[in-house]
Amino acid sequence: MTNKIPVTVLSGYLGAGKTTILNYVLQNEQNLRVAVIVNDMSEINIDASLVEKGSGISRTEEKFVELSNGCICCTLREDLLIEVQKLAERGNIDYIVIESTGISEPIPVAQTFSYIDEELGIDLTASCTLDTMVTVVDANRFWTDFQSGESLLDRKEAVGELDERDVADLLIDQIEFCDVLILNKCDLITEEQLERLEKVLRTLQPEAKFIRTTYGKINPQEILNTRSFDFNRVSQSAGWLKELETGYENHTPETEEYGISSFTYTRTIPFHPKRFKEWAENIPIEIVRSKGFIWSARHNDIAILFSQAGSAVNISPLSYWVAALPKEQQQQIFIQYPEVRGSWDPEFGDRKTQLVIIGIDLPKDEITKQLDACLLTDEEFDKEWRTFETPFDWKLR
Ligand SMILES: Nc1nc2c(ncn2[C@@H]2O[C@H](COP(=O)(O)OP(=O)(O)OP(=O)(O)O)[C@@H](O)[C@H]2O)c(=O)[nH]1
Repeated sequence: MTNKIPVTVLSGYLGAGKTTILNYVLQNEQNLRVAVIVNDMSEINIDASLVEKGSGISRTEEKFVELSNGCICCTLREDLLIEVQKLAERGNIDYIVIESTGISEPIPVAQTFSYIDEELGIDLTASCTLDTMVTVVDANRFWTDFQSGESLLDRKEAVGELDERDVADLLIDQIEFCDVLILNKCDLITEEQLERLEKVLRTLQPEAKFIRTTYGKINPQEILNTRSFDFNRVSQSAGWLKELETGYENHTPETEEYGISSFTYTRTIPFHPKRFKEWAENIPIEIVRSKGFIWSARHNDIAILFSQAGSAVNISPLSYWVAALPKEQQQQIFIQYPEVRGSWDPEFGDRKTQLVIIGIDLPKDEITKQLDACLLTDEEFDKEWRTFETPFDWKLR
């Protein structure tokens, strides 16, 4: 069996310190021949002399594709595939490091290494293995960026007019999908601020290894050849998902001294969509992150995904409730996922709201009361739900 080339991907918002870290790693890694791919729209500022002889720097252009469901997904798939393939064929390298642009989401990059691309006929899984997904967080700017309420377009950092992503969403995507999280620029905040930030990030990302750095000074072994990446595990590593799966007993008590906490709001009565949307538009400031599935009376067949990071809120249809599917399909799902049957309601099946709420000094009772006020009243419950006004502009087929 040929040895596969391990690949490290560096993600992190613009200016977080990715290039600084990369330069430091290249300077201090004596024994590996490292090739670097810079997926950057700005000028290369990697010190080329640091890249080992016999390897090199490749450069890819950011690509955006509009997916058929209308959402925009940042992908560098094609260019990246070709560049990595070229490096792999050339041989003579021990390691590949990819520096993503500050506005790219890590999942499409990781997927590049997990699938065979039929169209281009490239199979990176044969020559490379994704070794470590690193996310770099700017310890000094995190709260400013996260709470800015700005989109990439507002900051003129978007790839095009159709790129509607919020800065907070991007930060949360990067934090929730990594196996090493580097908190850089630790020199710019106090130890107490740092500890508090670390605890919040730990709640958002309970599994990754956390490393503090100043000017990217890191032991290269922490991010090269760690063999830590596993697509399924990292996809499941987000704090909200852990909370949803394992509930309250999973909580780390040490976070409570900083007032950081989380809880799951579960109800088997649907929301009135208009009242829920109003709540979402005025989300309590103590909530840092919330995500989960919503049951809306007006959209009774569809599980709705709710995802909030800072002031960025996204509410979108996800899939049919199992209860809305034909009986035959339901039976197949019960066989494949017996747990679905476990919490099956005789009348409403799997329909329910499950929302994980993570925050600082959360007024849990007050938030619960506010959400309960969005549920259908007894009188509304007896009405025709389809006649309720919908506040959402997405179209359902
Ligand atoms: N004070 C301080 N400044 C830092 C630190 N690390 C990096 N910087 C500075 O922060 C700025 C941005 O660093 P880069 O390494 O270019 O950040 P980047 O993530 O590669 O940026 P993009 O390529 O734009 O996404 C530079 O001026 C660095 O010198 C740090 O730990 N402390």
